[in-house]
Amino acid sequence: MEAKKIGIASDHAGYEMKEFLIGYLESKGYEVYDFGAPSAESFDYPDSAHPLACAVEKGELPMGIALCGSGNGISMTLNKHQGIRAALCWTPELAELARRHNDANICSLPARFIDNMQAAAIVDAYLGAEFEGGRHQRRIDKIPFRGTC
Ligand SMILES: O=C(CO)[C@H](O)[C@H](O)[C@H](O)COP(=O)(O)O
Repeated sequence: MEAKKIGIASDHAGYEMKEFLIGYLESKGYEVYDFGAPSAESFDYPDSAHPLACAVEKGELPMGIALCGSGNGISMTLNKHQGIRAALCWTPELAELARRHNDANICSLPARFIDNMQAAAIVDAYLGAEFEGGRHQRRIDKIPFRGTC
């Protein structure tokens, strides 16, 4: 069976957790594409977030995991891409809802506020859930802003 693909990106604050999650995901049979950071040295989250977002937008990867200290900076960057729905998740329940209701194609984690075991549980919940469609699809279709303010 072909390996399931997933992308992962972080800044320096998320680097150690990213490395842990790469091993965790590989142990579960995922082929993991690492967009950086390359080390725990200071690294700006847009430099890994944009390449991950482009890979997901282009359909090269079905989904991704993103980490920075709070999860906010990398989420903001990812969500500048029209095809990205990045959800900041700090509990498994939020991660499950991000898939079921928001069809989130990237799960963002606040690396300085959770530990590795929590991160693994959040990722498991995210990957294990399915989008429900229906009324949620209608709302997602309205997210891109096409009007004038
Ligand atoms: O962008 C962020 C805030 O939304 C991230 O938490 C960063 O990881 C954080 O700002 C990095 O801070 P540092 O003082 O440069 O380590």
